[in-house]
Amino acid sequence: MLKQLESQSRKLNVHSYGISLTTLEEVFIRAGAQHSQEVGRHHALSSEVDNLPKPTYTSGMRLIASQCLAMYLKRYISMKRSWVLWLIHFVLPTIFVLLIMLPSWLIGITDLPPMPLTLSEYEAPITLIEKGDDMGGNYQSYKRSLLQEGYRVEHGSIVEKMLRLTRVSPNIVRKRYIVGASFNSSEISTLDLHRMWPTINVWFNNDPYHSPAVALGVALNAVLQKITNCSLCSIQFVNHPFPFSEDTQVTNIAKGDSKGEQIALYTTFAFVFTSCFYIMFIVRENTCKSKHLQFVAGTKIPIFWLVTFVFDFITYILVCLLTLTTLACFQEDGFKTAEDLSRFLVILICFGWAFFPMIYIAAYFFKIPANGFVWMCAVCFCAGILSFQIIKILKMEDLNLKHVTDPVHYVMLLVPHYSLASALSESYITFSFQKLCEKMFKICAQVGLDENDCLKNVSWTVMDACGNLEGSYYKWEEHGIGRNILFSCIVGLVLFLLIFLIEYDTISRPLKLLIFKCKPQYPAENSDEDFDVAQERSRIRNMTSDELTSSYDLAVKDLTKYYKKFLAVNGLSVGVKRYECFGLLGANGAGKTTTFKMLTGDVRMTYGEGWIMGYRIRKEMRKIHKVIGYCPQFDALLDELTALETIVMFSLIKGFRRSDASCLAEKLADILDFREHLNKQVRQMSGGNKRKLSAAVALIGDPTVLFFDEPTSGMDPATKHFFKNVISKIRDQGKCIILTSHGLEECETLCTRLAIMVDGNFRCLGSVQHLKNKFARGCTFTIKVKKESKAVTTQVIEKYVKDKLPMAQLREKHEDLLIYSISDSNVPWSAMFGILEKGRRTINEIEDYSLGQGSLEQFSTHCRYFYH
Ligand SMILES: Nc1ncnc2c1ncn2[C@@H]1O[C@H](COP(=O)(O)OP(=O)(O)OP(=O)(O)O)[C@@H](O)[C@H]1O
Repeated sequence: MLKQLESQSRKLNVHSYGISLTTLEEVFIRAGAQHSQEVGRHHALSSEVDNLPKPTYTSGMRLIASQCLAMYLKRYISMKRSWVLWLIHFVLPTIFVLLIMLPSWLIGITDLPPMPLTLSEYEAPITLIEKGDDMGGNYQSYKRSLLQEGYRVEHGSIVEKMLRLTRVSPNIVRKRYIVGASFNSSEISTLDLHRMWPTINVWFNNDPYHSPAVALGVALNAVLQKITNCSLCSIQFVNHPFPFSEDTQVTNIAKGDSKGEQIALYTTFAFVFTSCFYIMFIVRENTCKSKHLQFVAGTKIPIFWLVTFVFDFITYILVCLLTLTTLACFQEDGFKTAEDLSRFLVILICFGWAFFPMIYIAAYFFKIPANGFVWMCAVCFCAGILSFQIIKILKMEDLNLKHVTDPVHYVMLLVPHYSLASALSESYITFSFQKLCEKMFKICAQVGLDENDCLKNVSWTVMDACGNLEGSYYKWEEHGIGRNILFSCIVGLVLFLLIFLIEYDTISRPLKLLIFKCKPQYPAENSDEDFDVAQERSRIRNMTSDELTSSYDLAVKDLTKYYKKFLAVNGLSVGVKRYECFGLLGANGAGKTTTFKMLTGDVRMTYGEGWIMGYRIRKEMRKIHKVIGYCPQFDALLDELTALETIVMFSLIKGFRRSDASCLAEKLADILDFREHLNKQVRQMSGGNKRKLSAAVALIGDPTVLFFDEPTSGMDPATKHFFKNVISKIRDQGKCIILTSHGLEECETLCTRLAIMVDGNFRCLGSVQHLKNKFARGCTFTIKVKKESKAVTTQVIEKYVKDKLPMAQLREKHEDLLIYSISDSNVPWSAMFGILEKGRRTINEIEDYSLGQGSLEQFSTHCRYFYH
């Protein structure tokens, strides 16, 4: 057959032909009956590629509404699927409020309670008794009164015993020896009369409070019981604290010595966790590159951030309302009326406005969501609560540091958590002042004094607190929350502006330009550049930008990327047209993904220029996003969404109607063979199916230029085969495809041109056949030796090959396998087959043989171009 093909090649108009071996991949595809059915099915399905729909809206309000819906769905579904985490988030501040409120509410304490002055207030007290001459006979009564209450008594000389015990065990003395009494007599002189009177010396331990009064009370009751001869009679002594004077109350309130102050502090503490919780989703979306993919799909930056903020803010308001409702249930002063609670809500809303952009900016600095949460909690706790407490202590009048604390306080108001703690505290202080002053004015009114006269009769501190109550809550001065509200509003506004400056590259672009001007980084010279690469470069360099954009869908000129000093991509120049699939091959770390990142706007190029569909990469990335589809190397998907929801989300971003989006999802799932996984959450999908989903996302909206970064990694051979069919179909529709892959087989079948990258450089460039002719000429044949044959017999085979095909080189020799290569491409296939077939018939030891053209894979494996 081969002989005939060669002899009649002119007649058949065959220029050249090649032979390739059946690969294991093909064996795999044809192995199972099920798969063979799928082959047919997929051949039919791939025709659907032709009919992929285009978006309904490409601009205007409908597109904006569609993108808003996509952003909302993404957040809502993620929240629904991680409901346990969100439930904790919702109830956490409520739990904190319950923790502060419940104990005092259950006990019902309001003010300091009266305290009975008896020994029962102390733990296991021991009473010392020194009998002496006991002239009055009170000793027995004293002792009995103590014993009948169950207290322990000890006898002896009080002075000696106390001195000894204090030396031996001072702690026991301090805690348990509270009172004592010695019963003697002493001479008392009145006028000329000298008489001996019974005396009771009462002893007390001066460590515990109230011990003198208790000691006296015990002794007096002993005397009472003796005189009345009634062992059950007693006088009850009670310490009942005076209410605080207005002066003290004002000082205490200002010091923050109140329950309202505790509520303010605990609430701020709870809201540290609440606010930092929001960083987790943002970090995850950043790190898995889903955010980048959403932008590549065409999400407008303001819509992305607006919906993110509105969604977060609504959930935050729900948390606030739940907290306030709980607080309202306890009817605590300062937190019970509608006015109190709405003021609380205003403070929380201002806090939310300031902290959300702060959290969004912080998210840029973290790679792991949990790390972001923990770090931000620590930072907010220190910068908010701790600093508030420290400044409060430093503000105390005795320290005389007002000149330092006032400016520091102003600066710290820029920190949302500090501002929240301070606003809640100040608001409660103002409330307490109002309550106190109203009470005072009422008392004054009862004695006919108006407010001014009333204030004349109080101290400066009280006058200061009560004389300035007009518009008190929202005032700018001390104890008003005007400053806090204004500072929070400004901080929120500035931080949101900063987010937009970051997203639109407004800060980093001029900064990088300045750095480049000061320290320019150019592509490195490459002395041993391949002829084809050099030719393509000079062709691209000699074309103007207009020529480049009119000739190519994608063109790059000297595309270079430095990561600090490391040159990741070095001066790539190439142009790719419609109907072309350009392959980027290279070892790990060659710079393929970095090239993709530059082309899709994930990182900025250090040097060079590029155009996609006529738009400049450096300046018009937003426009470029409308015409490209991107399948990144690692699946940039949100784990909680199902495959269907993911496609619907990206379809809505592109401007499909919701009903069309579901149909499109099904169609793409059919084309890429993951229909049965369409309703699985991404986290439950296998690696290969995730790749298919990523590829499906890239195909949404029928983009003109498609980037596939290792799209088939993790796919099984059959799926790879179908995927290649789909890509070929897409390419033949007039799309421009850029593809990276480690599977050279794949590039051989898919790519119309390819380049092999080494250390950021193109090492060779051209069509597959061109590269094969250039680098992988000739053929390879493999001879399988029969198992029972000895080493000697391979020598017979080797001798036969040497005699008949002297140009063949033995590449590899295994126990039962000999691999030869022939670089001379002039030997006809028929001649080689003839020689090998004759050998198989004459030499008994040859079990089998195979013959095929050298593949790119063999070229790349063996030549130094690919592996350094
Ligand atoms: N953010 C970064 N900072 C510093 N160096 C980086 C960064 N990203 C990539 N690099 C380096 O740039 C080089 C090219 O990386 P790139 O990811 O483009 O390789 P690749 O060809 O895509 O590799 P692979 O086939 O493994 O995906 C590597 O040496 C890598 O370590």
